[in-house]
Amino acid sequence: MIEKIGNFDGNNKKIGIVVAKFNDLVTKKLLDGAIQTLVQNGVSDDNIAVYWVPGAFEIPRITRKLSETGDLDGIIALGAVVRGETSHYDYVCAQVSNGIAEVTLDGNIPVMFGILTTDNMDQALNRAGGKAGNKGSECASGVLEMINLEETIQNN
Ligand SMILES: Nc1c(NC[C@H](O)[C@H](O)[C@H](O)CO)[nH]c(=O)[nH]c1=O
Ligand SMILES: CC(=O)[C@@H](O)COP(=O)(O)O
Repeated sequence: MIEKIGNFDGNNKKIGIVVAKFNDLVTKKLLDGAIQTLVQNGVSDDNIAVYWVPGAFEIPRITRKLSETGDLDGIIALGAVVRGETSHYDYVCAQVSNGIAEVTLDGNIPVMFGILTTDNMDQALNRAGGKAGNKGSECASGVLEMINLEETIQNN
């Protein structure tokens, strides 16, 4: 049996981060967590490109454009969608999840889903460096693991 254990080597990897400005009290913390983890795993600061979009709904469009450039090894999508009074939350969440899923499946590079979808701001903050961890950091580890796994598959 051949088992490939997770490889988080970030050397010479180019990572794009698409992050929503909406709820930036949360998304800035997600971004900080992602960048810190990427750098801790060997990604050069010069190889991290950050793209801010108005809200989570706009993330898939920019993510697809970045994926198509061929300049990146992976993308991290970061956002915080917090339920309000209306059904708008449901439409934003659906667009973002479906859109990112399309890009990561149809494109040539992995895209990590770092979108918090919460009922309130406390839940979001808890997942952006609070007691429930940092989704941005998780996605940073994940994108490096996916890049290296795909390289291994490609080379075997
Ligand atoms: N309510 C939240 C939004 N709403 C804005 C949309 O994402 C979008 O920018 C707007 O509908 C214009 O197309 N965005 C979030 O990221 N988080 C929210 O909680
Ligand atoms: C996720 C949203 O779009 C939501 O925060 C908007 O709030 P509301 O439904 O009260 O307009």
